[in-house]
Amino acid sequence: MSDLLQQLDAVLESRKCGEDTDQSYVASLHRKGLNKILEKVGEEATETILAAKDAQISGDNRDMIAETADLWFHSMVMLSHLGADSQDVVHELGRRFGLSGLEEKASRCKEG
Ligand SMILES: N=c1c2ncn([C@@H]3O[C@H](COP(=O)(O)OP(=O)(O)OP(=O)(O)O)[C@@H](O)[C@H]3O)c2ncn1[C@@H]1O[C@H](COP(=O)(O)O)[C@@H](O)[C@H]1O
Repeated sequence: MSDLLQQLDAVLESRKCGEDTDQSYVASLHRKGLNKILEKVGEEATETILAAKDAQISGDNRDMIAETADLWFHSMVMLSHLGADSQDVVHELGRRFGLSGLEEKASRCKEG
């Protein structure tokens, strides 16, 4: 899983320079800039929510999975555009692994 994300990170990074924007969707997003990328992230987040609500009713998860893939993909383009990548997110999830969300929230309150 992490291998696939790393391979995709490398492709997204390579699309930042020199790729033909007519041939590459990712190059066209990088070229259009952060606002366009964020617009797509927002759109895909909304579509994921709607698909999850539909899945709850129909019991069919396929659209929800496809929309979540779109959301992850566009989030990865956002990370790449700003010089981060999926491994930074995997690292952060690893740091949190095994730490209860409630414990983590409590430790934040103490720090603050
Ligand atoms: N995983 C993806 C991926 N997921 C979704 N998409 C594209 O995301 C686009 C936006 O989805 P939408 O549902 O919003 O479709 P749309 O209405 O046509 O989009 P807009 O015109 O509104 O921007 C579609 O064109 C999808 O094809 C992706 N495009 C590329 N990748 C990966 O990125 C790699 C590099 O892609 P290119 O840069 O295009 O070569 C590919 O090899 C894939 O591995």
